Amino acid sequence: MDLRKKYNIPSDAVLTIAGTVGVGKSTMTTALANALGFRTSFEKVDTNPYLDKFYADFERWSFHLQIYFLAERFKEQKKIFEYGGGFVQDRSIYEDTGIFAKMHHEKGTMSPVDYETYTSLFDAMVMTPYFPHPDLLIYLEGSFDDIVSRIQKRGRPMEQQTPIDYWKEMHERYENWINNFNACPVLRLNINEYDILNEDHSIELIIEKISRFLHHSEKLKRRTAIYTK
Ligand SMILES: Nc1ncnc2c1ncn2[C@@H]1O[C@H](COP(=O)(O)OP(=O)(O)O)[C@@H](O)[C@H]1O
Ligand SMILES: Nc1ncnc2c1ncn2[C@H]1C[C@H](O)[C@@H](COP(=O)(O)O)O1
Repeated sequence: MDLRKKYNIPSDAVLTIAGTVGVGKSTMTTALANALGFRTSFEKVDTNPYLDKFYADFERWSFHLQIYFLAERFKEQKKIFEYGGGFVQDRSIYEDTGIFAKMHHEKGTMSPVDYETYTSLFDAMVMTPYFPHPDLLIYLEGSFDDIVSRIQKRGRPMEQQTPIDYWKEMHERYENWINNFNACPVLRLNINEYDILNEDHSIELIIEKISRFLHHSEKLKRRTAIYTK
């Protein structure tokens, strides 16, 4: 069954999946893209030349890693644009600056000069009218304990060796960040409300929600356009 057509999801839509490390973004990206017949855009983890070094020494490598992620995400953005949409993206570019760079700067593991250089590059590249924002950001949220047990279960050594306080701080920062995020429409999904790994019907329920949400935001946009004419 073509769920994209059934729920009237535009074939050029761009959906981005956001949420803290281990919450289930990659799993959701794959499941949604399969169900909708969309392409995927994943972040590079296994082939990332800085990630292990970064976890071993935040101070030394945080700037390098941010620049690497920014370049990779920008290339992915270009690819999405060239295909004309129809993508599910694993993690939004907004989290790089709003969560990671900010957190390392505020913890003192990214120097003020590096942070300034990074944010000015980010703003010049991303926060411009020329950068297409996603149609929808799907924010995955869950309890800290559930998320930490997913990080442990997945078993990336550098994440397992990272002190639990790091994940705790990130979890808290994500809550504040999403409550103030307004670059594009947001659909929040609690990880206890679905189980895409074990229940076949789960993904259709999520697509139904996405459809209602997209069409509702379309209506709001049209109404705002009429009022501002
Ligand atoms: N719905 C789910 N139920 C149970 N476990 C899940 C679910 N989604 C993801 N996981 C597991 O949680 C871990 C982290 O998921 P992943 O998709 O890699 O997270 P992220 O991309 O957000 O870091 C993986 O071991 C994955 O199999
Ligand atoms: N911008 C980033 N800065 C630091 N670390 C980052 C950034 N983006 C992703 N990461 C890390 C976090 C995880 O260890 C891996 C992959 O993230 P995941 O949420 O599991 O997809 O990269």
